[in-house]
Amino acid sequence: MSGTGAGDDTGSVVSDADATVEVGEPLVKVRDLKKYYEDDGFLGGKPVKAVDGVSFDIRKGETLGLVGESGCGKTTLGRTILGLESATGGDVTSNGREVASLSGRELREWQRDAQMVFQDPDASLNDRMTVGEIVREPLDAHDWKGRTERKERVFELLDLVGLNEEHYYRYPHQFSGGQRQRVGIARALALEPEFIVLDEPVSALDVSVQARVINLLEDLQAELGLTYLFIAHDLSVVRHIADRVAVMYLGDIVELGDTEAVYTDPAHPYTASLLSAIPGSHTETERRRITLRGTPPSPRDPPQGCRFATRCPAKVRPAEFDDLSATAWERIDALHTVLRERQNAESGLGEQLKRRLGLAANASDIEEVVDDLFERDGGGAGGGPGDDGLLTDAARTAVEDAVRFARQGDDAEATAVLREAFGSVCNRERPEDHVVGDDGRTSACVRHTDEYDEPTVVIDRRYGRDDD
Ligand SMILES: Nc1ncnc2c1ncn2[C@@H]1O[C@H](COP(=O)(O)OP(=O)(O)OP(=O)(O)O)[C@@H](O)[C@H]1O
Repeated sequence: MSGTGAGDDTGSVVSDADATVEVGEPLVKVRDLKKYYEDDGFLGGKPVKAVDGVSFDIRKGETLGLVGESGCGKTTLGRTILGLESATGGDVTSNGREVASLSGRELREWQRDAQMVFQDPDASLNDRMTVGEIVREPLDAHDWKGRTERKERVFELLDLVGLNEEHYYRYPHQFSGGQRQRVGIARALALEPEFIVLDEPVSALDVSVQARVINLLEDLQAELGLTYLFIAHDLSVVRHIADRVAVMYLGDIVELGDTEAVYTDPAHPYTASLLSAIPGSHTETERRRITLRGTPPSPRDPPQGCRFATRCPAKVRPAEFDDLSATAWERIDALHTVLRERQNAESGLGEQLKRRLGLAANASDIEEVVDDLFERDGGGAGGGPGDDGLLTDAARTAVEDAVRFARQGDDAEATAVLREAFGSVCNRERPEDHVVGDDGRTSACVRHTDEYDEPTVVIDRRYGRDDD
């Protein structure tokens, strides 16, 4: 989440590592956190901006859900918070400790206090070690007490997660998926952490087993006072387990608030579209399914301004095109999407290589697209896009310019022309977090300012509601 509204202070680091955080107070503070993966490949491309300036608090004792489409940066955010990835910018503090600058004893303390449970128990458990050794490993690594006490502790942990002493000498492959995940949880709990990042902890499990592991996680939280960051793409699971939910899109957190409030009345256009895809959700919000056009942009080249602007169903239109009909906007938007998708495809490795070798990029079916969108053949004289009166003169000129570049195979310039002509505040300014509702919920959309209609008003106008 960028900008304001995420918490009380911006976390100048004081040394109060021993201070006790009360339940409900921020346990982990994330401020303007960035993680870029540099491209050291031979093509020397731009870095992947996996996490690009997020700020939020994780409160002691809560489960904060983190949702968003595949590749939006959830895992990277979780790993960077734990210090498993080095941050490119910003900071993470907990109990006054700044994670990035920890070393020696403090680093070991943080690694003890903050743990991770992974999605795929098969990949995260070493099949050549017994379950006992796996669960004991963090105790060994931290030189925790003596040999006998460690074994006792492992028995205790196995019991805690619903396994038993006999399992100590077995190997992971002798267990079911759910049991293996219990082993992963026992291992994460070994050093009595207070904070755990659960990265898709149940998505590799059968549905019937998922519920049992979720119950176990909830019981452990109540018993041990744990704080969870729960990463998942399954929105129903998150609704069940999370107190608050953060919605992530292309390296940014766009909305964060109490789970029920977000699920029943999403404030951000991306949240509204994400939730509208849950089967049965429309009966609750009365909102019809919102189909987003195109695929998410590449995190190597995120859109300027609002990350979501290129797919947003509530994007602000520039005032000079107020007189364009909804149909005309839809068509221009569709053309823009087609050109962007072509451009994305061309920035793939194969196409980059082809271009470097002097081979033509794929300049395929733009004529057909223009015909379909602007009914050139069935339209007026002259055969230009929008000659049927759909577009105003200014709009038609811009579309024609873009199409000309596209014909020459220059989709980047074509999309730049459309962005220049039809772009708005959404394409220029990265939106701040706005507090929406009384529960401190934040949503990063320019439409929450007085100047514009609220996103949901625009979406309902465009898509209708079930009671319409
Ligand atoms: N080690 C890495 N090197 C380069 N790029 C990476 C690396 N790890 C992740 N990425 C890229 O960073 C972006 C975010 O990835 P991440 O795995 O954090 O997303 P995610 O939301 O957790 O996705 P999923 O739900 O599929 O696990 C993706 O574009 C991914 O390809």
